[in-house]
Amino acid sequence: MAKKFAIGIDYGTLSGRAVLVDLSDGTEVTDHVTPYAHSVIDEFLPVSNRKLEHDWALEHPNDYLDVLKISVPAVMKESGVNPEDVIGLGIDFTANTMMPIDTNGEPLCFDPNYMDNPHSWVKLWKHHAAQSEADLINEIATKRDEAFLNRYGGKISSEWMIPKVWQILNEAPEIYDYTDQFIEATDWVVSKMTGKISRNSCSAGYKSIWNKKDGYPSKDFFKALDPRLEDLTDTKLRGEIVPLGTKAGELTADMASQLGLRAGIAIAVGNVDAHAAVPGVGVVTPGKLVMAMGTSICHMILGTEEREVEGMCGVVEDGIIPGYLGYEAGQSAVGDIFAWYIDQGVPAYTYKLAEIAGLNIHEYLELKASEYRPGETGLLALDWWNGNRSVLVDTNLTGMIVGYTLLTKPEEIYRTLLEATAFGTRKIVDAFHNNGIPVEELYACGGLPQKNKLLMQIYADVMNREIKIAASKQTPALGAAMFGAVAAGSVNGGYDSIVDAAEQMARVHEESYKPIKENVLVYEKLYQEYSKLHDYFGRGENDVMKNLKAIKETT
Ligand SMILES: Nc1ncnc2c1ncn2[C@@H]1O[C@H](COP(=O)(O)OP(=O)(O)O)[C@@H](O)[C@H]1O
Ligand SMILES: O=C(CO)[C@@H](O)[C@@H](O)COP(=O)(O)O
Repeated sequence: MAKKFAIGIDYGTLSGRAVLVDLSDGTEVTDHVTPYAHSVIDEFLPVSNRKLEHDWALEHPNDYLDVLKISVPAVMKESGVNPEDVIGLGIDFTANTMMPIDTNGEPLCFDPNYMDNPHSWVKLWKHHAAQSEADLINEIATKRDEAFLNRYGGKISSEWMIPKVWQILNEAPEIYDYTDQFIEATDWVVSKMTGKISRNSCSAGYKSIWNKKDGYPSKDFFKALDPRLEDLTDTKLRGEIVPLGTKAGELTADMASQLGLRAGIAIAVGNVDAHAAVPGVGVVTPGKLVMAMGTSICHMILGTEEREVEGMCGVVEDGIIPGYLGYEAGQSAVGDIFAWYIDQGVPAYTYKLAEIAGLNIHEYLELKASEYRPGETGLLALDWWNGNRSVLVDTNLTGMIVGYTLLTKPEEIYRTLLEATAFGTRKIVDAFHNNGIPVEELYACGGLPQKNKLLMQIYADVMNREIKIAASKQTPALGAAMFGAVAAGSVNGGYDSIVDAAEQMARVHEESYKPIKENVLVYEKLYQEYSKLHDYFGRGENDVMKNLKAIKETT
């Protein structure tokens, strides 16, 4: 029998990547990246140049369709694989990345009547302008002693569906009224391929407060938030919620001709990027924490019992691998902090030196920063450039570096920022490990582990644990392809479960990062200092960050 293939598409913050995967062993035959033409829309609306307010982050739905129309034909062409042998397709997406759609399933921002209103656009995961709604949700849920709060580490994040929907209702009731459904971008793109809407349990569980046993929070709760929201889950969030690996439908003839694939192939229900990476790295059992490291970091681990862990993003039954409770925590900015520094903070002379050395600026700073021993910079930072997602769950916290002198060098600052993100991850690892979710092994995937060896060594030293690195450079896309193969099923040359698919298709590198004893000792001391600063600025003893933000917003 001819080899069979599946396509996985990973929708990141700035681009979408399609990967064509050989289902016999997980070989990534070809891949192709399509950058989003409109990137992240955080200053002006593309159609009208209307200025956006602080903390907004939008995207353009057409950019997602372009990924299908450009990257899928590209991987097919480059590989020379016969479309007859591609049996399934799965996608994963940033989340909660959501949009309002009309009765035809079209985003409201495509409608000339609404496109000038920022609320008609896709709200990206890092849209943080619904913080006041999130604060109220938390206050009301706490007062009512809502059981669901425990499953979300005690707090609902402003990055999620319900605060974003409520913000739309508060600020643009006409958009809310006209919206037929609010939908995750991952489910919308799948609906464009199959012609019908399927909501996936992973996004619903982690981002829309949905639970396999209890469903959504009660109507009473929504009424207590705002009487206009009472029927939200039966109306604008309506529809069956189906588990990962389910076949959402079949590729329509129209889309098949645009994508260069066979009509009728299985399309898996949507997934979240970080969660797809877990089987992609071969993790299908508890004890192994997977870090999807890129713009942000998502930390995922499986468990057999429901535990409450401070600040976790959520625990969802079957949310990652069927049969287990999937736990998620995260840091809202990691690569984004390094990007900020090289864009805004690195002096011209350092760029010149990098050019002379024939290195890009990250490579040059990594090389120079590697010359320092842990602690030698005398600097320490709090990694809150985009707020704190775990364990404090507070987007109003901001970044900080302490210890500057007149001798501080750019590479020292770079190293300090790498270290700060490692300390942020340590907080999360400790929170799981000390609350009944043992973290025995660490696995890393995403763009960063392949890009920065110093970063990975620092993480191994700070965590005092070995870190295994995914062999795939496109782990979420590989995981998405696995789910595509599961949607197709073994009768069509795919797999009957994600565990079977992961066993055959996932790999890690033989080399790993192991902690270096003398580094571990120094980092332990630095971590104690980090923890003091973390609690002082993050737990209410000194609210200077929030006060500065409040002053800024009123001036
Ligand atoms: N050599 C490097 N060292 C550290 N960070 C890097 C390096 N090169 C790029 N980055 C950061 O990696 C991030 C992109 O990560 P990637 O995994 O490719 O994308 P995404 O998170 O969107 O899926 C950017 O924030 C960028 O600043
Ligand atoms: O929040 C989640 C997943 O729960 C991510 O989609 C979000 O952090 C964005 O991830 P990336 O850093 O773009 O890979």
